[in-house]
Amino acid sequence: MNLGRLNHVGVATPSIEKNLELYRTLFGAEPHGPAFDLPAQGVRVCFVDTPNSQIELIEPLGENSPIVKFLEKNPLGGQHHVCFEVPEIHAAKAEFEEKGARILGEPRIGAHGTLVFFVHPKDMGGVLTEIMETPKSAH
Ligand SMILES: CC[C@@H](C(=O)O)C(=O)SCCNC(=O)CCNC(=O)[C@H](O)C(C)(C)COP(=O)(O)OP(=O)(O)OC[C@H]1O[C@@H](n2cnc3c(N)ncnc32)[C@H](O)[C@@H]1OP(=O)(O)O
Ligand SMILES: [Co+2]
Repeated sequence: MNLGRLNHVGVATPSIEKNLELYRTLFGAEPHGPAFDLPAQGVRVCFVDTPNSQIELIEPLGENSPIVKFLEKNPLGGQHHVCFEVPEIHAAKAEFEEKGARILGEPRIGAHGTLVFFVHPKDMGGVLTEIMETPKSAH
């Protein structure tokens, strides 16, 4: 499997609104669209476009959110994960597993409407890595 396009860098934050204010003030950047809830992933999400990728701002949604512990350790927020695209999610998952990388849960629908899964940071040099099926409209 080839390393696909960097789809986004995930940034955890206690407040999407406050983080957007930084992008506005320092870069003159506006969000791609309004923030929205993804209950299945336990996060509220908002994207900021860059010329070649996106910043994904994620705020906890509920006390069982997967980013609660991260924010306890990093109260200001911080870089949380990177996300690479693959053409076929189930083939990618099988290949990662065959190579011994731990996959966190089953593929789920992510913020772009396609299936995603996460590779444990301890099996990826300390970087939590999201693998995402390329949206069909991008072909
Ligand atoms: C918006 C939807 C979707 C999209 O479509 O883009 C998303 O991006 S959702 C993003 C949020 N979802 C997830 O992160 C799901 C996967 N994450 C998990 O399963 C867990 O968060 C985790 C990575 C297994 C961490 O478990 P947790 O219980 O939260 O914390 P621990 O303290 O037990 O962590 C264990 C170990 O891992 C280190 N760690 C935790 N998070 C990160 C991180 N983001 N980057 C690097 N390392 C991380 C943590 O420090 C612990 O290490 P040790 O202290 O050395 O044991
Ligand atoms: Co993500």
